[in-house]
Amino acid sequence: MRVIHMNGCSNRFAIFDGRHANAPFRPQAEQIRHIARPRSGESFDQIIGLENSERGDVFMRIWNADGSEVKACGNASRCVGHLIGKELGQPDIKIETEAGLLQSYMNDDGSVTVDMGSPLLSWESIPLAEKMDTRGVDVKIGPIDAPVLSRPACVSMGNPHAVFFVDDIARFDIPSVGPLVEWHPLFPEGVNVGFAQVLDRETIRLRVWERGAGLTLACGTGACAALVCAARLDKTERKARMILDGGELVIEWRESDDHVLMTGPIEMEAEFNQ
Ligand SMILES: N[C@@H](CCC[C@H](N)C(=O)O)C(=O)O
Repeated sequence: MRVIHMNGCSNRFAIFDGRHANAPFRPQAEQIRHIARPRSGESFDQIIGLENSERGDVFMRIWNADGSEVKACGNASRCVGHLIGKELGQPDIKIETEAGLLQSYMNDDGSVTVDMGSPLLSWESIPLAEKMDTRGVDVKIGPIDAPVLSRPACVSMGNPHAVFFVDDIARFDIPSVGPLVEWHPLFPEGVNVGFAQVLDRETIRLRVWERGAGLTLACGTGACAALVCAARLDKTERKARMILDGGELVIEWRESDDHVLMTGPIEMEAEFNQ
């Protein structure tokens, strides 16, 4: 099987192209953990399996480094958009995922844009364990009378996100705080946890503790989630530059059709047969 190592904004993926294999690529959770976080050597944030698709140009299956299968991964969608676009010799392709059909475009400057569709804003669709206003939910971290973090905004981009808006992102030890929110009882399916500092109405500094993968250098759906939450709370415009540890993404929540567009760099690292 062809295996491709790629990154989107330094979010790292091992992509297993199972489209021509005799049997589909359906590894056990244990195998995924072994590939993603080997005892020695390079590690990956997600493992991606490519399959043939009836509805799109390719079907993309996604596993987190901990072995859990999930429905959406923004940066991997941009990597797959580049890979299949190059293969088919056309800039725009359709990628089928468990969360729906995504359109991707290769831009002239080498960046890739993916249309992530409409964000889901209701408490049931995230999902939350109980009815709540998703612009600020009842989660507090720290001493009960003086929480250090509270009231994250929530959205689903095909996967669940909670975003804390903070004044100074450098103050937070994300590997200590992230896991407390990731499996908070309010999130029955767990949650990706964003820490966003609004620098101005068109720029956000963002770090994301990813469900099932931990602190990554960039999270594409996390960037979409932070922009949607910021715009909903009127902290930013509907288009902003997101500064992540691994690079920058531009996110636009288009007014005309409610779709969220994500644009940023991708990189081919290695390719081999296994
Ligand atoms: N790296 C991703 C998100 C991957 C899935 C996420 N950890 C989840 O569990 O939902 C991205 O670029 O969006």
